[in-house]
Amino acid sequence: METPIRGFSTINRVPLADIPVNTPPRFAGHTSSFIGHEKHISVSRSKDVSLGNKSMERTGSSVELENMGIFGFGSDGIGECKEENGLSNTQSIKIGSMPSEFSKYMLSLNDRQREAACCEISKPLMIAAGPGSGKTSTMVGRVLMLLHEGISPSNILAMTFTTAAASEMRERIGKVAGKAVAKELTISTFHSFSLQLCRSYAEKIERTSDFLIYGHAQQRRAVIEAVRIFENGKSNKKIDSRILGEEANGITSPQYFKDMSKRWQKFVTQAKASGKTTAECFKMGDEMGATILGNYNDILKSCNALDYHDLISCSVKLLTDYPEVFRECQESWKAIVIDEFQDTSAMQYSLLKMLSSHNHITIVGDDDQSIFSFNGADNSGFDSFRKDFPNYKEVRLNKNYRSTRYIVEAASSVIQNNIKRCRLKNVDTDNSCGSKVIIKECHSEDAQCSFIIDKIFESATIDSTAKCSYGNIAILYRRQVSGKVFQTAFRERKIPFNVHGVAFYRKKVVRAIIAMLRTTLPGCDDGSYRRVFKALLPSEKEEKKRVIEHIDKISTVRKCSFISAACDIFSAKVSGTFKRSQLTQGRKVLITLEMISKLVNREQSISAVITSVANMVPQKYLLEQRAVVDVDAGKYLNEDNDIRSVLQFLLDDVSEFLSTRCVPPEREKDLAEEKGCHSALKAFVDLITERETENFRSRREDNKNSVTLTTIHQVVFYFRHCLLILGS
Ligand SMILES: Nc1ncnc2c1ncn2[C@@H]1O[C@H](COP(=O)(O)OP(=O)(O)OP(=O)(O)O)[C@@H](O)[C@H]1O
Repeated sequence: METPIRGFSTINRVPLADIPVNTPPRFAGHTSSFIGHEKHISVSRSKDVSLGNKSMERTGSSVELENMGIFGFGSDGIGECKEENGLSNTQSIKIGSMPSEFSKYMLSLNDRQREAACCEISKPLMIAAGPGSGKTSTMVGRVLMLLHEGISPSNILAMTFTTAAASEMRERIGKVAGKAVAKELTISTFHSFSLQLCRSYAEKIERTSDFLIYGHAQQRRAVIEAVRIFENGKSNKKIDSRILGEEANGITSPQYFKDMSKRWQKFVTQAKASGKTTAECFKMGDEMGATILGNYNDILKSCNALDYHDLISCSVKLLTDYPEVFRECQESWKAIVIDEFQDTSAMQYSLLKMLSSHNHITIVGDDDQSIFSFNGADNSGFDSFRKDFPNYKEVRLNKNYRSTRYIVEAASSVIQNNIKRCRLKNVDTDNSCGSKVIIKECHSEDAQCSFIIDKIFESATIDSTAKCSYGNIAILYRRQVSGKVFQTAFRERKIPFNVHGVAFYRKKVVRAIIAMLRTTLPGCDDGSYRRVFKALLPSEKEEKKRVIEHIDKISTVRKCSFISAACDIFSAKVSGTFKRSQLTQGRKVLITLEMISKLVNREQSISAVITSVANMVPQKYLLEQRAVVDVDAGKYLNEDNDIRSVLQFLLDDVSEFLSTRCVPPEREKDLAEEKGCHSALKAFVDLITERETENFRSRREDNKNSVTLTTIHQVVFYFRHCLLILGS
């Protein structure tokens, strides 16, 4: 007889052993007004998860967890006398001497949170905590304590993993300490901190300060090239069939290099994340690995580029090899607070260790929440911290304020199976039970989509009595691109939805392509031309801005459109401020626009037009996209910044558009005779514009009754009654 796990209402059960240990339990979202409202979570997985009943052997009730006796006192946290109000004597004195806003904040924390926040600032502090247990709240308290102890806000460095987390922290600190103080703090992601350091000392790492950052696609190309150089070098010698095996036959085919590059990209990523050098690879007898890694590094150097791992490793190098850089950092950052410590890679940890040699370090993390394990992160970071900062204090936060009891218990049951856990944690909550969690295995994307749509209709019906609506449902997926399937299905089933985050049609690249297409249509607005110039001018951002501002100025003075002002300026009809090179660049943009217009006049297929236009977007503009560091199993979460994926999605839209397009009978003859694809293109651009508006309408109050589609990584600020989480 099967015994269900508490908190799970199982439709098709997934063996717990089959759930990856790092399955993220980070379904979050928080404002205090929402505490405890979470009702229902479904986790849907694709077919690679097999069925079974092994999961039923385990139970994870809170009573059992409590009996495990894990309590959150640090190495020196036990034994201090508590007063009636829960404060220790030292805490009372410290809090009593704080400004009233600070002390009010400290008193709003629970005992453990306050114990952590108020701990001696000279002590390295480890705050181990689960989701929704108030980590951010505690970290805010810790920063207040640092400020109170006299550390200037400009000398405090807080590291977070996402820019969203950085702004949330700044905002929360600002509410207590004031906006001006919060503004002075450096709250940064690891990568933007390292980027700044590397740019400041670029010559020391053999780059110029305007070096490029290679994302996934560029990295892949560099790896292909590194493999090709390796093979070329070898082709002069005898081919080593032991290494190449049967691949030796098709050695020159592009497919061969593509396949090889996938494998080697993983190798290069892992080697870089762990700080492995070519010399170390050689030493371990991996000659091929060493050569490819060496080739890859040389390619990046010759292209004046760094990848995301380089940013961290070069920062470590700067601090290690250049005492003046180290000194400057020590003077600048007198206290360091690190959020999501569980996600730090070995390299990032080395960086932290160097930055924190003054011991003023606070790490906050959850060993059960490692969602960046691919990034070289592992739990040993906590152990390394204990070893490297021996007089550390550890505080464990174990009360979940956010989720219902069923969710807390279900999550704990799953997490218990994580053999890599540092220490067992006894998570508890005072919140109500809520609804049970459902796990459903789906065998295809379509089945997954249908299941979710049924669930949405079901919960919207059930909950309508409880005044619940589409607005309380969120669908989370790993990669933005997965959201498109739902957008199509929801549109068909008339389910209102909104896309949270940088939605596809709002991507800079997509907007640039659409703007380029729009310039061929009558009545194109100045905004589209402005966007086209931004995308096509090859100069640096600041210079582009100046050029565009100048065109705007001329267009205002002459009371003409942006494009006519641009034509006059670049054909030198307006005497002007531009250098010859700028005039040439501007003329090139105008020539490109003319080419696009000719293409639309002669080409009948809008797919062909879009493909050509997408390929006109300069590589440099694509690289200008915001840095993305979230990689998952070797894939970048927003890899659709890669022009090929963007193009693929637009072409899918074209197919869908053509298959559903209705042409009034009276227009059919005209369209058949039309040269080029003006009409179809116009209808397509209108459709895309409408979709973009539709996706973002939830930002307006009157449209909050719609299902939210978003990635797991963007969900932090969101909270819904019903979460449907896709495993695939
Ligand atoms: N001591 C407390 N008393 C009441 N509510 C609290 C307390 N601490 C935190 N909360 C509430 O719990 C929720 C989660 O807090 P917070 O965002 O600080 O947690 P977190 O651990 O950082 O979350 P995450 O899992 O996203 O990392 C917030 O709504 C917060 O107001």
